[in-house]
Amino acid sequence: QKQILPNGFVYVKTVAPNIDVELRYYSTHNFVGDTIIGYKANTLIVTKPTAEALKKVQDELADQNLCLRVYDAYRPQRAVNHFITWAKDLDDKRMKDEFYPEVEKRHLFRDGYIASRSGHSRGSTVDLTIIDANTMEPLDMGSPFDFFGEASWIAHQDLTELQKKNRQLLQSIMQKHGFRNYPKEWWHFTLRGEPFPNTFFDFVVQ
Ligand SMILES: C[C@@H](N)C(=O)N[C@H](C)C(=O)O
Ligand SMILES: [Zn+2]
Repeated sequence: QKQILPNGFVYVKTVAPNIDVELRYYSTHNFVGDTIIGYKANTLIVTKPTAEALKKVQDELADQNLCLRVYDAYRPQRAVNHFITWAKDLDDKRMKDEFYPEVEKRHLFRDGYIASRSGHSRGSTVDLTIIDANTMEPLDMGSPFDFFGEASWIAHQDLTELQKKNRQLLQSIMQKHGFRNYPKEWWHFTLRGEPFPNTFFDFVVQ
């Protein structure tokens, strides 16, 4: 059941229907290992200018037979609260090997890999990568989405030439269309001049 969104928010499907959506926090394939509270559908919601900027990125990638895959966008505060509760249970390390093998669980917030007040809740931040439009396989970025560690830092140098080229493509096309990156996560971008810079929303994703 779709809801009426707060003013200024849109379903990305209505603006850029070809963007591939794989909301990891709606699935169990994420660093918690469970569906996250507040995600009730694989539905992408962002602010209107963010959707319009994403459409421009998508259109430019489509010309190269490439496509955006979005892993997370608007994130309700209750989902962030779920992350905070999960982080307090230091015995639950189910997903450590895949998502944070080199970082202590108790340091994930301190080290900036997860935020207790996240830009995602303001509706203009996205986690995404580029996929091949034919095979639907993600380009090799040198580390997977939500791999918390130095291999995901933008400045990380221990990468193949192809991985560097793929990261550069993602960084440059996102910057070109108005997004700024986050130095510790190659997949995380926030729209410059976002419309709700001080509001952390809490409606569910459905
Ligand atoms: C958890 C990860 N996908 C992410 O978005 N991290 C940043 C720091 C955030 O939580 O805002
Ligand atoms: Zn993010």
